[in-house]
Amino acid sequence: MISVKNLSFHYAKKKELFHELNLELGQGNIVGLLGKNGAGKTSLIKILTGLLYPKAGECQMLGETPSKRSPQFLGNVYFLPEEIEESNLRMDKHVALYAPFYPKFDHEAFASNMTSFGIDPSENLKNLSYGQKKQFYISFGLASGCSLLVFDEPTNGLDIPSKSVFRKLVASSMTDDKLILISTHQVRDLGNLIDRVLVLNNGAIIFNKSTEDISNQYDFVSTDTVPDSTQWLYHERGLGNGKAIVQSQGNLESKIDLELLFSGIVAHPEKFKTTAHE
Ligand SMILES: Nc1ncnc2c1ncn2[C@@H]1O[C@H](COP(=O)(O)OP(=O)(O)OP(=O)(O)O)[C@@H](O)[C@H]1O
Repeated sequence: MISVKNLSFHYAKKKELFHELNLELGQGNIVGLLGKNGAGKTSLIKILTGLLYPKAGECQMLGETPSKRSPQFLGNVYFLPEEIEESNLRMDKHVALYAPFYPKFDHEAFASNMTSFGIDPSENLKNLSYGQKKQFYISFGLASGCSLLVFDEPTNGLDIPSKSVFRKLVASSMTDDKLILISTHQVRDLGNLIDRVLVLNNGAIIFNKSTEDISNQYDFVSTDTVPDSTQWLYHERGLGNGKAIVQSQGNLESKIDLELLFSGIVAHPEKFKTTAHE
């Protein structure tokens, strides 16, 4: 579904942001894209959705070149940016105007998503809070029927119950022919939702693993459970016991701690290297 080969990119008069970046992602996945501030997550998303052009390399999405922005490609890709444009339309009018660009738009799903968030489509977008606007655009995107959904920091501005609604709606709208890519710093909001973790760092994808492989390969433990520090791939001190990531021996059941994993990968990329077959 996404195939990026040797992608290089820089903004005008700026140093290179991506250098020969490679990325392959298949359909049927909900992927978390993680990276430090300024790592280039938004820029990468914009390249994938055809809003920025690569300087070198190849980028194919859904078998098309995003930068050509063909109507077929645009009707099959939904991008929710972190910063939402101002609009002076009622939400139902917005849907009447923009849904026709998405041939597989599902009006029933849209109405149901809006009900789940508890927002009334007859309201004008300009009268909504930032979080409510997000709820509307998430409802729209999940109903768009697009094969590729890209959400940049979707849970920013959502309250705690709405984050839970977001997770439920994403999980229930997922089908085998879709790819949902979520870029975020709010890794706790992704708990149990994503099935693949990508980490972008220093111009490259340094980690690309399914959550199944992560669970099989690593255990997330309290440092008193595994006190031998030579076994720790990464650890953080806490108020009481610290937390550590260790190579899985297959005898512990542990829940993935995404925050700890991300910190470990960025601190010691060599210890968490993704092998070619993953
Ligand atoms: N329009 C632009 N012109 C020039 N430089 C830009 C532009 N947009 C982003 N950059 C630079 O590119 C780099 C990557 O920015 P980007 O927004 O893609 O990162 P990010 O990972 O999404 O960051 P954050 O997590 O803070 O949102 C930053 O150094 C930023 O200053």
